[in-house]
Amino acid sequence: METPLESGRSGGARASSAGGKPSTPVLEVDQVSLSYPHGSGRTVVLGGVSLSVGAGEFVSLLGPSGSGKTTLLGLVGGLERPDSGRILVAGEPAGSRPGLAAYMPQQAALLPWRTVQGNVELALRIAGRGRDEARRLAREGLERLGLARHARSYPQVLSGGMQQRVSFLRALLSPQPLILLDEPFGALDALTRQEMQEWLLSLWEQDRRSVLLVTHSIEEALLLSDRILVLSSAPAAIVRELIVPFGRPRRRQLWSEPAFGELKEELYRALRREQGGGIGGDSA
Ligand SMILES: Nc1ncnc2c1ncn2[C@@H]1O[C@H](COP(=O)(O)OP(=O)(O)OP(=O)(O)O)[C@@H](O)[C@H]1O
Repeated sequence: METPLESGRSGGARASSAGGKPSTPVLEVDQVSLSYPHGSGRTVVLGGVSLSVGAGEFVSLLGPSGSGKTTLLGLVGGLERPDSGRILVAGEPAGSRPGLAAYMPQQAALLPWRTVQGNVELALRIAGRGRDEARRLAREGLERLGLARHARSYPQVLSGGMQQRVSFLRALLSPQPLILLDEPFGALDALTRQEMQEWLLSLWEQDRRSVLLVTHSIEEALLLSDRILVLSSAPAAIVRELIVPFGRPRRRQLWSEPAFGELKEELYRALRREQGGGIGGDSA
């Protein structure tokens, strides 16, 4: 237990890093609102969301289904513009130029006609690396991730977990200061999901990047994050912030500690409140 637990309503944008120390935010979301046309009117999905992610900080977003988590990630990725408010990625407005943030979706979107190595290389080439450098970085990355023997395979012959590793490697090798992960393990079976969480944890702890993770799993958020933000049901706002008090490096054994169980219960209750009592159990 290295840092104090901080919880409660948190409205304004703030910058904090692992352990709660202030740092330059890599992501600043300030009072962002978004609505969609609905019938003759509009439905407000995001109702003034403010959050920040510091340099090298791992932040998770939990929220009821349909609360706008993916929508928020899309705004940060510049896929859409908010009705009002401001989003800055490394000081630049989101969407002002392509590729400000790296994005890893729930299903690995690998090109089926390129080998694993070719998929990673292409991402590096698009990010502006030269051919030889891209080849070298892809090869080194695949080796580091234990995927070297699959370098010449095509994605469709890999398991879902392997494909997600390649997808994450692409995000990790990209030069963007911020990585957006949208339920990256949501489609995997429980065991593979646990393996992937441990794998991501050890990799991220070696190579700390700023991450904003959307997940439905309270345990996943607690295991991986420096900070957890809970979104309310629509119109979404941040209703809870939890600074995760566990030191690093972390191991899965954390799950069996009483403090882990207590925080899990606390987050579960917060989510239930937002869900109106109807949320199911945690999946992994
Ligand atoms: N293009 C769109 N047009 C209209 N409504 C949309 C559009 N995109 C999202 N929505 C609505 O916005 C709300 C938030 O959707 P979003 O997918 O962001 O939620 P979420 O929190 O990621 O959900 P889940 O946890 O189930 O993945 C939903 O009610 C959805 O129907």
